[in-house]
Amino acid sequence: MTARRIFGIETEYGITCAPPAGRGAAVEAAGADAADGEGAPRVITADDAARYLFRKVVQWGRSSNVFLRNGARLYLDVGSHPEYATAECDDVHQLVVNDRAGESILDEMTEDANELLAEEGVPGTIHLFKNNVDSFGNSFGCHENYLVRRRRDFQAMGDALVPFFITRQILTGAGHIRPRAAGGASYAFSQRADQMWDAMSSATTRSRPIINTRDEPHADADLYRRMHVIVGDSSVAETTTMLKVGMTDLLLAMLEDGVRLRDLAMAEPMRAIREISHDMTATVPVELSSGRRMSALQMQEEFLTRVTGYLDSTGQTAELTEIQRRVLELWERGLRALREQDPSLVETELDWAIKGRLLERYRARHTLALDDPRVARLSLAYHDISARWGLATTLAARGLMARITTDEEVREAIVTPPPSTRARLRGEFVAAAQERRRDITVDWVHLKINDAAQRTVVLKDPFSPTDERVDKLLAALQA
Ligand SMILES: Nc1ncnc2c1ncn2[C@@H]1O[C@H](COP(=O)(O)OP(=O)(O)OP(=O)(O)O)[C@@H](O)[C@H]1O
Ligand SMILES: [Mg+2]
Repeated sequence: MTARRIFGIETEYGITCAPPAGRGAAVEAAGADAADGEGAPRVITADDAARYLFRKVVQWGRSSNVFLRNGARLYLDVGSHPEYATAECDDVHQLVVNDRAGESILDEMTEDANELLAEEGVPGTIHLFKNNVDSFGNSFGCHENYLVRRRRDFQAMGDALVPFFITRQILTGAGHIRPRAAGGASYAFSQRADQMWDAMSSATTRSRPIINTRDEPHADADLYRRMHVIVGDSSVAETTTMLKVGMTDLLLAMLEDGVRLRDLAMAEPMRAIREISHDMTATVPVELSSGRRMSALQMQEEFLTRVTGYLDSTGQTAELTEIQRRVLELWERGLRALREQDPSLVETELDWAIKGRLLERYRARHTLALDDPRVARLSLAYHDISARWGLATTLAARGLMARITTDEEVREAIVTPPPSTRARLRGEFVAAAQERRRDITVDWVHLKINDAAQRTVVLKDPFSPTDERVDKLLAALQA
């Protein structure tokens, strides 16, 4: 096993209210082509839909920014994209389970909101999408958080990560139907690539960097930093999330050990990220700072070789966890699928391939162009989180989308925090406060009782699931 690490995933969801049945799901978000015709009933705006979605949350939490008893944060930011940030996990499998628990929570909220709409006679159905771009061209994100040990050369570590993140999309991209300027459309690896503008920056929205360098570790700042990665596509398939986080974790282990990858720096990163997304062969070379030219495929092969070489030479290979082995195996196989131009090697595991196959079959059956609105709707349905309308449940049931979690694990994670991290303390505190109807304030590091005494505990160690001070706080809450 490599050194223990804290992980968290934040997902912003797309939201829309589709007109009543018969007009196809989620037409608004599917694009102008499919938008309302004359005489169609008016549907509520995304802002209003988000308010319906959060009505119950605001009732019990008195805010649209709350922490849940499973340790996660649920909130509505500006721009009306509901966001779910998983609790701190210390294992990739656990993280995938917690990410899925977030989807289930939001799906249940959507069902409740749709009941409210029906009760109030508002026509339409709210849909939530785990994707990264809506029909108006707005982009929203899926951020990955990795705890790293603080080193003086954080910047150098970031520099080494940039070419990795720029090329990682050939494995972990969600697949994207991209309109072409000359008309028609082509299939690209990533939804997010066209929206990124900076390699590194401390602002997330204005300049949209690959890595956010704002120094906010949510932990002891003398020891740690939080690597806040903005660049990734939201993942639908559990195996894609697993690979996305797992490969990054292994590379970080190597970088934290002082290994550098200066020779792989790119001459023009922001140009490369787009070119690589648009090249489904993954073989078109991009220019490196050294003057050398390498394709995304070659670069990812190089990253994989260096990571496995590092694990071997430090004696860590034999100690890898089962999930880490799966990550390395899928990383290798994903690259082989590209090298041999044979997506069937990963067609149940990597989003771009699962979705690509789905769209191809549908187009062949109905003789449709890639830019046909019906294809856009199917593509969108891939990202619909609804167990009822979304395609993921059906695809998984038919063996067309792999899973690594069980329904039981996910159900458990809706109400229970990860047991091995700080999240456990937060979860217990929130649960106790809810049961006793006590007023508290919580964030990633603070637990506070809002009474005359204003007792507060600061949790600077995200690895620690136990704390005597919290035991006392819980006792005070229950007194
Ligand atoms: N010390 C830590 N190291 C790594 N990840 C952490 C740490 N503490 C918390 N996290 C994770 O980081 C994520 C923080 O989510 P949050 O949405 O609050 O992000 P933020 O970047 O602080 O704020 P915002 O989204 O409002 O800009 C969560 O998924 C959480 O589990
Ligand atoms: Mg966030």
